[in-house]
Amino acid sequence: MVGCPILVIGRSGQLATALGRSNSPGLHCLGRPDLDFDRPETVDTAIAEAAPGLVVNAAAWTAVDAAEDDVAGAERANRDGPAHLARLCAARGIPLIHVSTDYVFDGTKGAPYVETDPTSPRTVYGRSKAEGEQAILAVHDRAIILRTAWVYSPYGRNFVRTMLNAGAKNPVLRVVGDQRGNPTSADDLAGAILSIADTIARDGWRDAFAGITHAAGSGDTTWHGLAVAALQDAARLGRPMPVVEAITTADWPTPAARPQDSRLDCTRLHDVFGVRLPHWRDSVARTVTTLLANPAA
Ligand SMILES: NC(=O)C1=CN([C@@H]2O[C@H](COP(=O)(O)OP(=O)(O)OC[C@H]3O[C@@H](n4cnc5c(N)ncnc54)[C@H](OP(=O)(O)O)[C@@H]3O)[C@@H](O)[C@H]2O)C=CC1
Ligand SMILES: Cc1cn([C@H]2C[C@H](O)[C@@H](COP(=O)(O)OP(=O)(O)O[C@H]3O[C@@H](C)C(=O)[C@@H](O)[C@H]3O)O2)c(=O)[nH]c1=O
Repeated sequence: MVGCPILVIGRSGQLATALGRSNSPGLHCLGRPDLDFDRPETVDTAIAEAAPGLVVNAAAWTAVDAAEDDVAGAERANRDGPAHLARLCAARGIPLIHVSTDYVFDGTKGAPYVETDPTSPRTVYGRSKAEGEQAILAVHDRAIILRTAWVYSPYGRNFVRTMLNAGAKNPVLRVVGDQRGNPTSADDLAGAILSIADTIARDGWRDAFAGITHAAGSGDTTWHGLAVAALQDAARLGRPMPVVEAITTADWPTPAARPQDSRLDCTRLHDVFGVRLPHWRDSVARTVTTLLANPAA
């Protein structure tokens, strides 16, 4: 496996972009149309041609509300495509790192979720991701599933960018303050994935790696807390600071019901892989600095 390329799937996305920008040697990033879970034959061709030593699947249907209206599309991207990929990887003995979400939980536990807690998704997106996890684990015994949460970055569409754009245009923003989770920098998650890849390349595969591991930013907050933090960082860099009103979930109706409290306990990530992600507050500051320096990234 040492010296073999790492195939990253989902090239245009936040996480794959972060991985690609790490300049790690041996990374090969593919996305649509070359590798499209809606066309399984493209997955066969990509695996055959890339001959990777490790695959990282960072592709997914991530439009949470839109998934409610296209169940089949979400299932293809989040369950059937990843399952097909896992079967191909299993047949060739290629370890697979797949990324999943805190939205597999309903958010009613009242404490951080551990990997063994039962899933109970409230949305089509969450259900398709939970079924994807199980479909992968059923066919591949060298699959690492990293459940992350609330991903933001200087690349692509995400909540932090949305808040900075909204704050530049509006004197008052309204943001839900009763949903809690772990904001996660795509750059930090990419670093964790590359560290895991290094461990596998250096020491070989260990059975303890397999299965689900939670991998989110340290610390937690609400969407309101995240918005205020990002906007305060922007204000320090010269942007106007809007008023950010904390509202309830009922005040911001959405087609898909988000979990109330989907905090993830990431102890296993440290115990098994020796990795801990930085605190969300520090990483938001870094991301806002990059975003304001290069708003089109
Ligand atoms: N964003 C978040 O807040 C969170 C994300 N996650 C998980 O982290 C992972 C990475 O997310 P993130 O980087 O934010 O995702 P993005 O939404 O930024 O990117 C998704 C990528 O998946 C690709 N894609 C979508 N559908 C298909 C398909 N049918 N076949 C092939 N590629 C497809 C997109 O391609 P195209 O550009 O062509 O549409 C895009 O490259 C995902 O597994 C996601 O579920 C987990 C928790 C939070
Ligand atoms: C834009 C906006 C959103 N909100 C609310 C709506 C929602 O409850 C919450 C988050 O909004 P978003 O729709 O941006 O985020 P959402 O799409 O729910 O984010 C999720 O994406 C998927 C892919 C995941 O896997 C999750 O971990 C999570 O990151 O904030 C406001 O209150 N005010 C606003 O101005």
